[in-house]
Amino acid sequence: MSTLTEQSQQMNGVQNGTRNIPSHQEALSELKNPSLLIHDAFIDGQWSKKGNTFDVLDPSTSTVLGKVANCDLADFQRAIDSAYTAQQEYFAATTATTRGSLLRKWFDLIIANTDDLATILCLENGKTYAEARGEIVYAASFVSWFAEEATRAYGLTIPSSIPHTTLLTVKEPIGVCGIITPWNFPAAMITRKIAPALAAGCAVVIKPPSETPFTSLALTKLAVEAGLPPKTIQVCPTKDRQAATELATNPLVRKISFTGSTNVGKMLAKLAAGTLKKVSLELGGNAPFIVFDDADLDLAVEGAMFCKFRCSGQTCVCANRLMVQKGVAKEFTRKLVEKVSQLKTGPSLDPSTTQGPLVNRAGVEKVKAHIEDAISKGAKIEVGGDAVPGKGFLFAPTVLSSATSDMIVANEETFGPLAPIFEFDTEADAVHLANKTEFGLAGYFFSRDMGRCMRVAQKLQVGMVGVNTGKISAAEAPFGGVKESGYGREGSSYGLEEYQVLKSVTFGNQNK
Ligand SMILES: NC(=O)c1ccc[n+]([C@@H]2O[C@H](COP(=O)([O-])OP(=O)(O)OC[C@H]3O[C@@H](n4cnc5c(N)ncnc54)[C@H](O)[C@@H]3O)[C@@H](O)[C@H]2O)c1
Ligand SMILES: O=CCCC(=O)O
Repeated sequence: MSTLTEQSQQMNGVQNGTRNIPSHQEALSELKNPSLLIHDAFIDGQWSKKGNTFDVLDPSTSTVLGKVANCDLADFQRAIDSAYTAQQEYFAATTATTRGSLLRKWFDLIIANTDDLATILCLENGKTYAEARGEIVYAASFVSWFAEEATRAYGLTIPSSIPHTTLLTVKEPIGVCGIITPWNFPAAMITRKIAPALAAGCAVVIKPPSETPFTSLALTKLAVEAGLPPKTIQVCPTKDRQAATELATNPLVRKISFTGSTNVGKMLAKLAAGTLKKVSLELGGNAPFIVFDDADLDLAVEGAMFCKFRCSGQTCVCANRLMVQKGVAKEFTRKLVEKVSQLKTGPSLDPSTTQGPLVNRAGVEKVKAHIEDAISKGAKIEVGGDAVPGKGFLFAPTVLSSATSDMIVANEETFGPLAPIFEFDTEADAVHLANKTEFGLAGYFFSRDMGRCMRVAQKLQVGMVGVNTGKISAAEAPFGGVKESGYGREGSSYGLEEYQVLKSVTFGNQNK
């Protein structure tokens, strides 16, 4: 596996320092398909300008990247009403095969526009251009996956106990789906939700993250170009969170799919309970990353580098607590520090950057607060430790040793480039510590002992486990958590069911 630095350089096709870094204005003026940069909402099949707009920042410079429509309650209501009618027409007019082939065309357009989509994504999110390209391909993989799954929504025939009847089941679209997504994966979190929804025959109303609305608008334009009925995808960017909660309360919306913080997820679930909507929640994590003394330490370091520092540490499956068995703690720390020292923070468009900025000032302040708290309780900075001076929201990749369970880093997800190392004695201690959190999204561990691998994989209270790998995300892998990390599964063969209802049909036998 190549390092983050190598990946960044390979994807950009340049070496450190041999290319001028374009400003965001220059990068946007060089889009091959400038029509992908859209500032309007998409409601009732029309691009809708709004007098009221809000600013989207470029996190590399903290300057305004562009303005986007700021939708209000009436916009959400109009979008939901329009989607309600469109969904019924869409499902009536299409077979699963047709929906699959529309999604396949959308996939082709996303891939054909990878460069432009990656530019827009990296400018609004701050991840490097190489990572942004990787995300576009990852996002597209959900579209091709669900293009296939559309045709596999099998029902059952069930031997009926009622004389002279035949019983069968069919899977039907649930209806209008409210989609609320976060800024850390501006493309993949949209496609992981709306590709299965559209495959099932649903219509969607999307509230994209206010930090990164442009990628979702560009993806929507391509979906419509692919032939998906325009009114089945409505996009309402907004800063007005109250207006967005309409998605959780309006009776015409039958499903809410949310990815983001646990507090907002809980609030939306409570609101959705008012009309008993089906809900999927993919919430915060506090992932343990355990290195046992029999682990391949180089492999463990490689895994930690990927799963801690991807998107500058802003992923929900990010290793939050690096737990290392005492006998190998020094060696693991040394090897990790060596790799982390090679990372380079900088603007997202600089080809030599491996760590782009955090999404906003609040993200920087959160990492700072976690470090200050840890230091005050006895942790030691091995590398990094502070924000990088300048206008962008940059933070130096940081490793802390001597972390303990009374520190904030043990209990809250940092969502930034901070790797705190906790030491433990025994396997039982590691499992106990790993599970000592209300969260349960992902967990990772490294060991060469097969028996231990089976035991620990079973004992970790999480929805997803990486054994001797830091890479667990793929379209075919069920994605989701347990405990307060939420419920529901995205991607995989289970992801489609989240957008379907099972109907049973009992036929009386007329020849009796
Ligand atoms: N699970 C994840 O992938 C994920 C993603 C982003 C953030 N987070 C966690 O959440 C923390 C805060 O980040 P954040 O503020 O962007 O997350 P958030 O939960 O506030 O935002 C996620 C999405 O929900 C929307 N939202 C927020 N309040 C809403 C409301 N009342 N009604 C309707 N929509 C609403 C946001 O605009 C965004 O689109 C992060 O530090 C991180 O710990 C997790
Ligand atoms: O951060 C949330 C999603 C991350 C992923 O899909 O790997």
